[in-house]
Amino acid sequence: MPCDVIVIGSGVIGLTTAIRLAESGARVRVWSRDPVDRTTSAIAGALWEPYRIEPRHRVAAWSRRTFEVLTELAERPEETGVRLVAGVQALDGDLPLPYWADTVPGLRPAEPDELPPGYKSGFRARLPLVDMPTHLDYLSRRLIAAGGTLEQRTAISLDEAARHAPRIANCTGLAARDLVPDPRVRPVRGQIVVVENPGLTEWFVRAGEEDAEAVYLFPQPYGLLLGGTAHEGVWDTAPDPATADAIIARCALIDPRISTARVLRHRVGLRPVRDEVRLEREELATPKGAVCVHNYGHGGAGITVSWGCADEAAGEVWK
Ligand SMILES: Cc1cc2nc3c(=O)[nH]c(=O)nc-3n(C[C@H](O)[C@H](O)[C@H](O)COP(=O)(O)OP(=O)(O)OC[C@H]3O[C@@H](n4cnc5c(N)ncnc54)[C@H](O)[C@@H]3O)c2cc1C
Repeated sequence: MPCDVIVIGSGVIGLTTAIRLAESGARVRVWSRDPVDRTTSAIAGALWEPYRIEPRHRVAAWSRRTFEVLTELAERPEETGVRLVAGVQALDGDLPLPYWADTVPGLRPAEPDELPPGYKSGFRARLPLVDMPTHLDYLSRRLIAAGGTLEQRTAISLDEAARHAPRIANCTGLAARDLVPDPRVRPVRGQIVVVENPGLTEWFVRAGEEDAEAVYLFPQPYGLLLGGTAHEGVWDTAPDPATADAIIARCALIDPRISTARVLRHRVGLRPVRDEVRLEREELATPKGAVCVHNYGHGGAGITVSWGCADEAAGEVWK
C-alpha cells in the first residue's frame, strides 16, 4: 500500500504523531508490535504532570502545548477520556513550586488543612486526568477518520520500514533500545493497583523525582488507580503481591477507606526513561535516502508531552 510516512508504534506518542501527519494530508501507516491496549501507554495513570522526563526547557514547551490540547479535549470527556480534575500534590519539606507551575491556571500553594496529615507543603491545581483506555480508543478512531491505517506488524529494523515509505517516525518507546539501537533508553518499572473507588473525587500525589516509592490516587471512571513504584533498570512486568500490599497501605494513610476497597486489577508498566527525550531527525543510510524522525524516551510523562512532541515531530518529518 503506497504511503508517505510509516509511524512505528501505537502508544500515545505514535498515535498523536500519526494523527498530526494524517490530518495535515499525509498518507500514514502505523505499524505496532502490540495491540494499542497492550502498550505502556494503556497502563499509565494518567495525570498531566512532567515527571522523570528531561530536558526541562523542551519539556516545558511540549507540556504547555499538550495542556492546551488536553484542556480542549476535556470538553468532551466521554468521547476523549480527558477530564480536568482538582487535586493536591504534596511536596517534601519547603520545596518551591515546580518549574512548570506557570502553565497551569489557578495553581496555588495548598492551605495546611488541604494537605493530608503529616504533609507540610504542597500545591493545589486542576489538571488533565486521562482515562487511557478511552483516550487511546479515541486517538485510534481519529487516526482512521483522517485516513490513516493501524496495522499489527513488528518492524525488524528502521531500514525495513524505509523500504515501504520515504519517511519514518520512530515512536517505539523502550523498544528503541533494540530497534535503533539506543542503550540510553532504559526501563523504570512502575506497579499500580486499581480498586473500587470508595468515593474519592480528587487526585492526590506525592512523588519525588528520585524516589522508588510514591503515593498517588487517581479517580478514574474504571476505578481508583493507586500508585506506585519507580524502580530503575527493572524489566520484570509481573505484578508483585507484596509491592501491591505496600501501595495499598501507603494510599490508605491518605484515605483509610482504601484499606478495605475491593481490588479490581494489578498492572505493571516499564517507563521508557532516557537522560533526554530523543526527538530529532536522522537521514538513514539507505539506498533511497529515507528520513527517520525519532520520538521516544518520554519517561514518566509521555501523555503530558504527547501533543507538543507530535507537533514538533510532524514538523521534522516534512523539513
Ligand atoms: C505505572 C505508570 C504510570 C504512568 N503514569 C503517567 C502519568 O500519570 N502521566 C504521564 O504523562 N505518563 C505516565 N506514564 C508514562 C507513560 O506511560 C509513557 O511515557 C508513555 O506511555 C510512552 O509512550 P510511547 O508511545 O512512547 O510508548 P509505548 O506506549 O510503550 O508504545 C510503544 C509502541 O511501540 C511499538 N513497538 C515497539 N517496538 C516495535 C517494533 N519493532 N515494531 C513495531 N512496533 C513496535 C509497541 O508495540 C507500542 O505500540 C506512566 C507509566 C507507567 C508505567
